[in-house]
Amino acid sequence: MPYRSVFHPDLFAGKTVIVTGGGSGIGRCTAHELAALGARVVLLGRKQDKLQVVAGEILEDTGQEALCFACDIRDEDKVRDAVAAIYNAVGQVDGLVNNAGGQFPSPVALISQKGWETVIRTNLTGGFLMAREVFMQGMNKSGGSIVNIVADMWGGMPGMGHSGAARAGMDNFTKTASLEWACAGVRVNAVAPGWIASSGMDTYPESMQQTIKTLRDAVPLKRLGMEAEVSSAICFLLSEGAAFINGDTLRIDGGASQGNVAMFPLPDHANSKPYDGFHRAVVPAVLKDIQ
Ligand SMILES: CCCCCCC/C=C/C(=O)SCCNC(=O)CCNC(=O)[C@H](O)C(C)(C)COP(=O)(O)OP(=O)(O)OC[C@H]1O[C@@H](n2cnc3c(N)ncnc32)[C@H](O)[C@@H]1OP(=O)(O)O
Ligand SMILES: NC(=O)C1=CN([C@@H]2O[C@H](COP(=O)(O)OP(=O)(O)OC[C@H]3O[C@@H](n4cnc5c(N)ncnc54)[C@H](OP(=O)(O)O)[C@@H]3O)[C@@H](O)[C@H]2O)C=CC1
Repeated sequence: MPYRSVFHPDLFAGKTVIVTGGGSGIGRCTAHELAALGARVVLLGRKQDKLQVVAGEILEDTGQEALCFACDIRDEDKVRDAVAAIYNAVGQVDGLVNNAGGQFPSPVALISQKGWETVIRTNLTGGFLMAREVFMQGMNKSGGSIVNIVADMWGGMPGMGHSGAARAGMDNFTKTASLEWACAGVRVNAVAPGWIASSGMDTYPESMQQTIKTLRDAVPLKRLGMEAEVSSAICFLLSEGAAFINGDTLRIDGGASQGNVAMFPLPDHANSKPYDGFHRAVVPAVLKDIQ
């Protein structure tokens, strides 16, 4: 299905953007939107066949030829070689979407060292390696924009100890890189998705799917996010429209991280006056508890 975008169709004309994890989910959606906006897209992931399928869809939908590079972002040598091959093929890289990642939900007490390191290397080290190589092999001279995908779990999240630690690290890396690379004309920002109904989420076990349904009800907008709602934010941050945004992290979570929705139930506007009952009942009770 062709991807509709809120942006002007020439937004990325003449630009080349690498999307890691471009073979599925949010990465695939972002690659489609970038191509629809005129970008030459480079898809990177571990499985060439998955990437080729997405490249075929992009060609059909937009007429743009996407390039595919198989690479495990946890392997320093492979990342260096893949980025060199990309620069060889395209000459200049204007954007990097550091999207590849994932985890297996597990209580921290049950995570093996190998499992911990797998998730840290996937979600932190891999993003660092990609950003460093793209910067050092050319973006340091041409300028550009990098968007890292982190995750909206700043208050901690049971089952996500390894991944949350990696994303917090990537968030801080975003800020340091934005400071160090600004003088080279490279902006570095991040997006922090909340719960997004992506194809990647479908891989989680049934027990986790039940948890996700419960979490969905705690989102102020009362739904999961959509892949396209993340890709549009990524496109904005990559674009000249965000030319003065650097080192920031944009939350895309339907408001889930604003305040403590578990402690402060949301007012029911349909059935009562705004905040009726909330200020009178909930706030005094909480204040009494903390006095
Ligand atoms: C308010 C909103 C909050 C927002 C919260 C954010 C929620 C985030 C959601 C998402 O990210 S959604 C979708 C992302 N996609 C995935 O997570 C894909 C599924 N996951 C994976 O494919 C893997 O977990 C991986 C880490 C991304 C890649 O693993 P890889 O294929 O390289 O690992 P393996 O070789 O299979 O395993 C290596 C090592 O890791 C441990 N391990 C892996 N899987 C499990 C598991 N299911 N249970 C326990 N341990 C696991 C294990 O030590 C493996 O070693 P061996 O056992 O093979 O020796
Ligand atoms: N969906 C959600 O609710 C949220 C997702 N996120 C994050 O957003 C990103 C996209 O997630 P989503 O689209 O949902 O999930 P997907 O699982 O569909 O996408 C993850 C992609 O990363 C690639 N990948 C994983 N490990 C590596 C590796 N070592 N080297 C190269 N590529 C790799 C995978 O491809 P392959 O296996 O072929 O290599 C896959 O295409 C991930 O980082 C995810 O953790 C963050 C917050 C919430």
